[in-house]
Amino acid sequence: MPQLAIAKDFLQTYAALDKKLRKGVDDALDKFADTFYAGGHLEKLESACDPRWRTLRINLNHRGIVLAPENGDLYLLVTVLPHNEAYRYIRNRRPSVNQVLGVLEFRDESAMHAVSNALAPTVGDSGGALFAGVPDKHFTQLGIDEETLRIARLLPDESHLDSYGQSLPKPQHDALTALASGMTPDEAWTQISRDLVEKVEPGTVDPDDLATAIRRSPDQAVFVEGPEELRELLDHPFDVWRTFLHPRQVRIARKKQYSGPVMVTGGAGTGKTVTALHRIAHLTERYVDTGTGTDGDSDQLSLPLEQDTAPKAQTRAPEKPILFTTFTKTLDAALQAQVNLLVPDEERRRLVDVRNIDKIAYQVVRKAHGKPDMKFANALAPRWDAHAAGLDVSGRFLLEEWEHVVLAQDLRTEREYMEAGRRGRGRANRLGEQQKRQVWAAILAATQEMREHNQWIFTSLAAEAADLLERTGERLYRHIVVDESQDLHPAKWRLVRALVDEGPDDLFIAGDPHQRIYDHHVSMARVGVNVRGRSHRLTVSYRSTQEILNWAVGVLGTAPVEGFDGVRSTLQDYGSPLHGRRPVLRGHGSAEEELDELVRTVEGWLRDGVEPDAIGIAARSDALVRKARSALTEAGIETCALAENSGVRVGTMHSMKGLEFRCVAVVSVGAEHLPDLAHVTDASEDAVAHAHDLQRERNLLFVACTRARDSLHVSYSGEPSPFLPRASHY
Ligand SMILES: Nc1ncnc2c1ncn2[C@@H]1O[C@H](COP(=O)(O)OP(=O)(O)OP(=O)(O)O)[C@@H](O)[C@H]1O
Repeated sequence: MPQLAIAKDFLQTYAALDKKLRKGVDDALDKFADTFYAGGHLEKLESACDPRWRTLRINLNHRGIVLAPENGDLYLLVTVLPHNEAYRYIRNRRPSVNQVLGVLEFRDESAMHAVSNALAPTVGDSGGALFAGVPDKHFTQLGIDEETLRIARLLPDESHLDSYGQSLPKPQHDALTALASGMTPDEAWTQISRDLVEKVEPGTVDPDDLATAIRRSPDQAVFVEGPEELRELLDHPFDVWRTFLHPRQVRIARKKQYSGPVMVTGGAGTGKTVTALHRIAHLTERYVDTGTGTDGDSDQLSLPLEQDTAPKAQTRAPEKPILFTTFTKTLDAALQAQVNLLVPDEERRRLVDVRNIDKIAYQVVRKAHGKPDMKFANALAPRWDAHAAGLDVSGRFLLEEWEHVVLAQDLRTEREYMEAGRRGRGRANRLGEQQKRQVWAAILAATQEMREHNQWIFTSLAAEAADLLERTGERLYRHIVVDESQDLHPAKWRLVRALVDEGPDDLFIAGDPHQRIYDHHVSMARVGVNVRGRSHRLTVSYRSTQEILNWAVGVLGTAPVEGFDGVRSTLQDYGSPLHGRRPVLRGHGSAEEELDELVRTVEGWLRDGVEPDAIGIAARSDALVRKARSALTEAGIETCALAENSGVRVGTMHSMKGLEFRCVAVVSVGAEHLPDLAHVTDASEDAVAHAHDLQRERNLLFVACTRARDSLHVSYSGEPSPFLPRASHY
């Protein structure tokens, strides 16, 4: 029975077509679907360089390109092109199966021919020097075929190899790049084979078996179950992440079972959230009745926190739901929307509960103690001042000591408190023994008072919820997937741990220490989460261009970054296949001039057709956000908060976390505002805390800048922030 597959390029070219043309493609595909098994409506051309190429007539001017092996067992929709380009494409482009990796590859034969012709005359001078002395067998071992080898032998240097990247089959170009960088053949093999979704036995690759090659190339082409699934994909052509994953993402997300918690790290935009979403989809598949009968275990799924809305699943449902959680409530809606897109099947979707961790804590505590009275630190400080009276510290100091030492380390006794470490707690490190005892007593008294009034901050709420669950042994979820984990306070980690039984597939955690914007360094071991042997790192950014990444990584500085569990985290290999304009950095004489420039920049983006809600503006503080917003509003540009989409979206750098925009302007990045010294411990008080705080401010700027897909504009007035590279003034 023939199979239908779709190439990533097809979906991307389809997304770029205008509405009328898309409709033409839809009609042509419908007709094709009617005669799918007979391969009707496809045209075979003599001029094609491979006998398997076919074209599909869309209209007078456009053709779909289809790969259809002679035995009729597969149709791969490759791309859509204007008539002439389509014919040029199939005249020059040859599909093949990489002989050692077994993955799908395409080569541009005419471009390769041109490269050979251009290089051949230079051989004999310095030509051919790049791989001089490398025996042919090393190339063969790495899947480099004769045609590519002929070119490799002509290459004078690495820059020539780089510039021919588009012409050579990609897996072979990767292998040559690895060899050219000085790797031994074994090292190069480790590099190019590390992402294979399927291990290939040497000598077993069938060069004609495109179907198997597609299975091994999930980032390039995937099978669709039939016309309905194809329709589903075409309805969301911009969401390529739903279908095409990097092989490493596939391996992580679709692994049958993990024996315990698993951690996925990676720089901004490397697809951690996408991988987490696919893990969720994968987990739900386990419990769905595929129509072949259930195993009789059809407990109804009930969300334990909202009994009244318990959905009625007709599946082999887990006895408890799957939780997808983060620390920010603003992300709930976006994550739920992504789950809805990825898991269109309602029965499977009902197994998933998207809920931020504070909300869960609230519901657990409410069940035990009645409606919690939530307080922010600002509101509590005056009451805590009373407890600090006579202690030579402020109420705010006590509150911070409570949150960042007592709750963070789960300290229960005076003795534990006296012995606790206080890294980064500045002044607290210098408290004398007697003073510490007094501080402990004051914290106890203040927290006792808060308990009596059922008053909580979100951190103490999480700690209480974790305690309650530990005490009863009740576990509310079957599996938990955590995103943006780098900013979870240890008390919230303890809550996560207490929500699910330890065991296979209990926790799937995604995070990036380079985006840590709150001061929560967590010892995973102390919160009972052991990911040893189960951590993975993603390195390909699918969001920002390489130009934006290069710039943004620069603002992080050079200080080593502490990863989870104190292990140093690195951005090695972090990069993007996307290229575009370099970020713009502008300095101005005054804040007014800067805002005028912001207005002009945003007007330019809008004129270029960028949707208003695909533009994000960020600043360090609420006050600066208000200024930027009113400048835009005065200029007649509709604006809204980051969580909305009724105009250009404006917010603080903190709230940019997890979001994504086509164009981003980060404003007021002057020395006056960044670092925000109100949030930086004085170096004379605690040098370590000072360095941490500065790094956190750098991370904030990094987070804001890496929200940009295509364009990034950074500006300041007066002196530039010390985190910025040198600016071009005007
Ligand atoms: N395999 C893929 N193919 C194409 N696009 C992808 C792929 N994986 C992720 N993306 C896209 O890349 C962008 C970033 O993905 P995602 O939000 O998952 O990254 P992240 O690592 O969680 O980022 P951050 O840490 O900055 O929040 C999104 O637009 C997503 O749709």
